[in-house]
Amino acid sequence: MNMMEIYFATGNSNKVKEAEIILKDLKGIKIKAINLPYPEIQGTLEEVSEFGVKYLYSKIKKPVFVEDSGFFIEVLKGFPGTYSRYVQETIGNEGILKLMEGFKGEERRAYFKSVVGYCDEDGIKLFKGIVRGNVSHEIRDKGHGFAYDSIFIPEGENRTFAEMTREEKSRISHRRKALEKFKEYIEKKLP
Ligand SMILES: O=P(O)(O)OP(=O)(O)OP(=O)(O)OC[C@H]1O[C@@H](n2cnc3c(O)ncnc32)[C@H](O)[C@@H]1O
Ligand SMILES: [Mg+2]
Repeated sequence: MNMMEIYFATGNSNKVKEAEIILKDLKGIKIKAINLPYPEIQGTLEEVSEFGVKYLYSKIKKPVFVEDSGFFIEVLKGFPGTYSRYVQETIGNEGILKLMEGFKGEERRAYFKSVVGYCDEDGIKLFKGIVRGNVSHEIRDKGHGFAYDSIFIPEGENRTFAEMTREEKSRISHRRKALEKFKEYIEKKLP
């Protein structure tokens, strides 16, 4: 059976590695990661994904998806949110923990959110995933994960995402939840 090819446009190799784990048993479809840049507008994750995938589809005219994601801390009114990449590159996890000094228990609730934007000849579809948890009191990692993983403890766990293997994280992550919905949709479209 000839494989349907779908592009995953991202510059983040960690997202690619996790998407490969999450989509590994996708039948009849080959996911090809490409680092095709697209304008990331200021807006919600949904707006960034929708605008980005529409732009890319207009350029390559082939089925393509992007994923916009972020780390949202409730007591900081959702900061860093859509600025997660910039905040990680500037004040980083040390800076976030400084902002969180004095907060304890439920005040440290946070979540990751992922919005996958897919576009083909039938138009655009968005698939969302959220994983809830808490900001840890210290940076904890075992060399796994990336960015905020070393300060995020998912609900029901006492390890941070960065203390779990990529496989363990990808069983429960925001990326898993969004890409599972994408997988369900795209497998139904197959002839
Ligand atoms: O836009 P692309 O090229 O896909 O890659 P990016 O890294 O810029 O990705 P985003 O624009 O979606 O920004 C998401 C940021 O949120 C953070 N983030 C997203 N998912 C994460 C995860 O699973 N674990 C830790 N941090 C994550 C990380 O700092 C990302 O840079
Ligand atoms: Mg980005």
